[in-house]
Amino acid sequence: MLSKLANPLKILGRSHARSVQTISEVLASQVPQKQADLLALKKEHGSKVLGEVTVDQCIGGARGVKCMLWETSNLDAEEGIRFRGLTIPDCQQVLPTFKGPSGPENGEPLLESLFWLLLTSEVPTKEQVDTLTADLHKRAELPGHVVGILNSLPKDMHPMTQFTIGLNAAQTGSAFAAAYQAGAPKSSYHDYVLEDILNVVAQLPEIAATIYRNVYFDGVVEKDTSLDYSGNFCRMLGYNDPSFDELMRLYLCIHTDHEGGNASAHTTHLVGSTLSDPYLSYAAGLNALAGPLHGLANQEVLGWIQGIQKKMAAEGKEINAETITEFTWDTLNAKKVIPGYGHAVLRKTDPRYTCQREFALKHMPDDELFKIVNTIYEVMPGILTEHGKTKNPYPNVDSHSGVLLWHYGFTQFQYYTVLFGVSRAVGALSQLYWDRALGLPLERPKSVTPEFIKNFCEKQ
Ligand SMILES: CC(=O)SCCNC(=O)CCNC(=O)[C@H](O)C(C)(C)COP(=O)(O)OP(=O)(O)OC[C@H]1O[C@@H](n2cnc3c(N)ncnc32)[C@H](O)[C@@H]1OP(=O)(O)O
Ligand SMILES: O=C([O-])CC(=O)C(=O)O
Repeated sequence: MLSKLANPLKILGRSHARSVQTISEVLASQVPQKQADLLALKKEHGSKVLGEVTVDQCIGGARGVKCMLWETSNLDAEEGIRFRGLTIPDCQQVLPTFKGPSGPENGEPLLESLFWLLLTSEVPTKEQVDTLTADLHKRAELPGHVVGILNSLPKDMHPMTQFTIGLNAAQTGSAFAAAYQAGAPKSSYHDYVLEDILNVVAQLPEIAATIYRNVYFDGVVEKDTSLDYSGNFCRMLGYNDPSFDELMRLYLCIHTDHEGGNASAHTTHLVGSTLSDPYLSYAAGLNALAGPLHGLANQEVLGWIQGIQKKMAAEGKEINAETITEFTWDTLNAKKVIPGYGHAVLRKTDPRYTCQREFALKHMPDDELFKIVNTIYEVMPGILTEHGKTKNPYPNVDSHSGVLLWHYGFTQFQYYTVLFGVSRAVGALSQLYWDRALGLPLERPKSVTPEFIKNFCEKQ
């Protein structure tokens, strides 16, 4: 079914003279039913209670408080993430993979196939994924002023700061912001938002690659649009190795979404609820991702491992279980966190850690840094348990990602969170589409003062 637009303000979508349905067409056909389903859910269960909020939860960062609708993924404390009901191994089994001459037999899923799944809740065919790849390539061109701004930034500005500046600058192209100003009705918002979401996802690799090439190399970004999104991104970064392309496919897929409560997704959702457009909403999400307790932890992990290497080299010691234990206690006694360990929800090893470990076992079993990461994994849960503070002594995604990149010569670890940011757009913005399609309101929870809590509790 073709997208029926209530509003002639702008031409949306692209016309396709072929039988394969595009993502815009699939979504347009899903919206009426989903709107009806949500209305029915509210009508039938709107006044039921989902849980209570304790004072500890109110003061303690709202852990476990169920107060946000998020449909693209769900996180179980023991099992980890499911994308539209599919675990990471499920996705590796059913989602289309790269099929070019350099593609391996059992490759990693294409980022575009996960994007399709997250947006539509359907497993796409390879033909459908190909339409999305081609569409994203067509939308990827950056406005000239964005490149100019990126080129003018100081090389020592953190890559994440440059990334949010680049995305904010690209906001001049927002179809939603323009349509809103021109008086578009609420019933059409999601059509413009989808246009922006596809453009943002398409443009992020070029913003990211321009930063990488500017800061560490010659500023030249070369493309290969005969490849998929991830493969082309690798070429833009300056890497030309089919094995690295596979890593990037895996990396970009597993970092996309982690239900709604994580800081980057939640921020995108919150800012989007004010009807800020997808560029501004996701730029805000990127600022949240740039924090060391969230996405920046992958940079911190590499820094921490280098700290071990430096110390042991200076003391003439080997890096082994004993010296890692010693270094860990030094960190903990200095009242610092061990980056890459612990989680606000997970209580087991993150399956995103596990699949990266499997990738390493397959592609780089003898890598020195991988061996160190493995030894850390052997000793850390015991140490953190003995330390007695963290509720989850196991590794999260950030504990492993940098080591894989390093193996391929991608050693500029201050940049790693930018890669995470390219990926997280796909999850956070897929949900943003449904936020607007379902007409979700401004998010505005109630805050309370300490006096209120005291008086309220004393009266109980
Ligand atoms: C993509 C991602 O965002 S994944 C997470 C990436 N972040 C990191 O890896 C940073 C290290 N980890 C942490 O700081 C935490 O585990 C977080 C931020 C991820 C989760 O925080 P919380 O939900 O508050 O964890 P938790 O309830 O277990 O914290 C209890 C205590 O243990 C401490 N703790 C938690 N994890 C660790 C850790 N890795 N090392 C040392 N102490 C820790 C907390 O700082 C807290 O101490 P406090 O009582 O003095 O404030
Ligand atoms: O879920 C969280 O709070 C943090 C996380 O792992 C992510 O956002 O990927």
